[in-house]
Amino acid sequence: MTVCTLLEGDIAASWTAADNTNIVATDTQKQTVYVMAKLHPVNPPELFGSILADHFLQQYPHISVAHVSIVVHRWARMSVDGAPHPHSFVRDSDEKRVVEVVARRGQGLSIKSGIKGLLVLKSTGSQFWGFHRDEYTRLPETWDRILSTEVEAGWNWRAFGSGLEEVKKEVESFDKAWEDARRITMETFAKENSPSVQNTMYLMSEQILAAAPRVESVEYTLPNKHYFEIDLSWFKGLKNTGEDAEVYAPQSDPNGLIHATVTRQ
Ligand SMILES: O=c1[nH]c(=O)c2nn[nH]c2[nH]1
Repeated sequence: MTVCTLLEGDIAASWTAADNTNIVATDTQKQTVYVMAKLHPVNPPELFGSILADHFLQQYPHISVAHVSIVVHRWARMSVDGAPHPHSFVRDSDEKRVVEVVARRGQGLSIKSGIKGLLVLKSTGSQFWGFHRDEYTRLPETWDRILSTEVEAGWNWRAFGSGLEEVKKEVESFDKAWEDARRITMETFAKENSPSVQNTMYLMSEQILAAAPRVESVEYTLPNKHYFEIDLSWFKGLKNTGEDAEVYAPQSDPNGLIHATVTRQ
């Protein structure tokens, strides 16, 4: 896990008057994370983030807001000789599980969960036609294209106004929501003959809201990672465009970027 803690409170004088009296040193915050990781569960990350954020308000009366963000890195258990290895793991993807917790004194906790870096691609089952055309439009319509994106998804939980105890009561929901969101994202991406990135991300969001009653809104940010066919007709008339296209060039940039926030009615 990569943990980031940021504190707000009666500490402006350290900036404006070089008075360090109220600074909770970054090293103190770092040591706190180590101690709390030893004393408390670190999973689900929503719980660990809430324990940390709540601690900073309990420990320091002059701190009014604590921000804790957590990135969980993947370690998949290795399979060796056809069996799960007891103590060996592999980083099988750059995909991350992410959590942002904010504790505000007297207002409880807010939690946002999410996924980042889930890189997916489909070789067909994606279309884009019927969009607005004018003198600036060059993009041809397509009924069959490669679709690839690096998924950034987030879901916002209804506020935990009573604080840490309320989070603890909901603890079973966090892993389930992450598993559901990840499954829904990949299944919808794969199964839908997508008419657009926009519609596909909306269908994903609707299903996540249905699967997690305490989630109030879902956000997706999806870059359209383009793969362009390569005209090879210069080489002895070799056909590699349209329905003959097989060799494609991935485009680093620029790429389309599409964002949506879907909120429960
Ligand atoms: O799915 C898509 N949505 C868009 O808005 C877009 N713009 N260019 N290609 C696109 N594909």
